[in-house]
Amino acid sequence: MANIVQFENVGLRYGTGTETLSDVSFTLKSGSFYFLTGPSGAGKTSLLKLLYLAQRPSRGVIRLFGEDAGALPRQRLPGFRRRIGVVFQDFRLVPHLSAYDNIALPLRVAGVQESDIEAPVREMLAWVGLTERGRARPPTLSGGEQQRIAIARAVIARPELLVADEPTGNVDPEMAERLLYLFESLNRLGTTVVVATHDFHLLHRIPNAQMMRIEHGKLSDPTGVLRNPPGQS
Ligand SMILES: Nc1ncnc2c1ncn2[C@@H]1O[C@H](COP(=O)(O)OP(=O)(O)OP(=O)(O)O)[C@@H](O)[C@H]1O
Repeated sequence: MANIVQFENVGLRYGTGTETLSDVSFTLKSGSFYFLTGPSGAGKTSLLKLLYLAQRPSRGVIRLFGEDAGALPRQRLPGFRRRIGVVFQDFRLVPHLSAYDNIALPLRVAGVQESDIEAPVREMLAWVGLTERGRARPPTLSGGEQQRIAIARAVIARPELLVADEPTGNVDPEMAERLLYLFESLNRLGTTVVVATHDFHLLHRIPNAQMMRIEHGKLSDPTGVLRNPPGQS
């Protein structure tokens, strides 16, 4: 399997403080499923931000889709970002657009014809159990509903890499399982998935998932060797 992501001795420092991430080295294989765990404040969101190119590292090299992300010309960044689906911890839905239009956004940005948009958006609404809420605007939806719309938006364009930050934090256990199943289905179609979660229950739900654990800004295994979650062979 090809490497889709490679971190080499990556460090991240916000401002002039101490490093939030230090000496982070690992490789993610294309088509695999990864969980990122670790205590609150360990640096999970920061690591994901580096992955989806919202943040540049202070040192080290990040290779994405086989290219040095730090050497990418600015004009190639939007095209690169379109290959990555992101579920943000705070959803980041567009408040004045309906749930339907939020989900349709990545297809419209990619230039998909309007006639080819309705069916996949309806399918995604059904997947996340919100068929009846397509016309609602985000501020009128519950936190869990907004999270499900955010997930539908992140996966609708079948990204090569899906990055999700605590994607089940606001939903009940039954919906968490359903959303995880959605990620798993996408992974079976070839998308590489990285899910940051505190929910140890979820770690056992994906056969062959691998786990990265981060503590105090460093990977627990600094060699970058990733392991299956406890309980999996
Ligand atoms: N933009 C920023 N500027 C300065 N410090 C930051 C910034 N973002 C995060 N930090 C700090 O970096 C550290 C790691 O934060 P991060 O959000 O990556 O942790 P996390 O593991 O995702 O935590 P949680 O599980 O609570 O979301 C924290 O000490 C945080 O205060």
